[in-house]
Amino acid sequence: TPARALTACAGFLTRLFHWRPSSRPRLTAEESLGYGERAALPGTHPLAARLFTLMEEKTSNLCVSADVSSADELLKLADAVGPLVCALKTHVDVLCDFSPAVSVRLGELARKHNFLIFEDRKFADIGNTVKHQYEGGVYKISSWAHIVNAHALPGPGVVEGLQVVGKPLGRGCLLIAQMSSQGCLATAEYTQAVVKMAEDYPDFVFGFISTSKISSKPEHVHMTPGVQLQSGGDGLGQQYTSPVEVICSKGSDVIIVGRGILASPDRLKAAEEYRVAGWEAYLRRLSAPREPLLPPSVTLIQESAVSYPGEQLLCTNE
Ligand SMILES: O=C(O)c1cc(=O)[nH]c(=O)n1[C@@H]1O[C@H](COP(=O)(O)O)[C@@H](O)[C@H]1O
Repeated sequence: TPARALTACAGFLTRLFHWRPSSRPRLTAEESLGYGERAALPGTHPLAARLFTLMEEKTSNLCVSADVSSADELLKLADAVGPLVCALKTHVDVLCDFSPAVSVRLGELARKHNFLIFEDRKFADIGNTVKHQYEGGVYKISSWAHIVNAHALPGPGVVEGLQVVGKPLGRGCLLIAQMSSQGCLATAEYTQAVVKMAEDYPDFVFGFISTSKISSKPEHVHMTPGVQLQSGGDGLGQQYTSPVEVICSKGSDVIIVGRGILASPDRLKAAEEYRVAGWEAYLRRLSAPREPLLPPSVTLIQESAVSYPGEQLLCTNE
């Protein structure tokens, strides 16, 4: 009746008048998906699906950055922190005694403890050169590293060169879209161009190295370095952010922690602290309220098939 319509209208106007944006961050439908749900999306790269799945199984979004200089130390660290991490990141060219046996043993430990190996090679050359750097040389990175990263600066050729080698092996690549270091030259425009490049190569690029969530696709993995429980830096440009900030506020998926763990007198205890901090931050993010962020909106619904003109009711979504 006109009276009911008027009442509904008045109620709507009152709610609209009192509506204020919530101070709590709200999640979009995509953002409220858990790692396990994102693993199951049809567009998720198989390696990203494997990563999301093992993160859920191990309740860990921690990647330890194993920046050590001897093979023995690397392997001992991998065996110790392996059960706590979703990925172990290496800088293989920092090892003073690399041999092919080291990569074989690292692969065994990755299978034993169910983590992925991420070689932080930061490829940044023309396609033909990165192809050889990835497959050949002393390190033969493509034979043992599940994940590598690359700068997008050279243009799509860098991905195409790496993809020739990595795709048939089921490997995946993260594009470096933002860096944690002070004065990083990546502008917002550059970062968006990197996201576009990732979208153009979904069979090989499955995510980003970034300081925040930059892609709206839940299929993409965001991994963030420069993480410590204490804020600050290292005097050489590194800038640290806390796990809560990275996972909750910035919306990233994986925390990459090096010296926060390596410099601790008890590395295992420190790794467990970071695993718990990262996972609790993730659970906290998931418990954030969902959209709508918009003020109460008006939808017209027909109450009955045969209606009085003007009997459509005003409904609100809050
Ligand atoms: O690609 C990376 O992993 C990376 C990108 C970046 O922007 N900043 C950054 O620190 N890293 C790497 O992440 C690790 C950080 O180490 P800590 O500063 O000791 O935690 C190092 O291995 C860096 O090479």
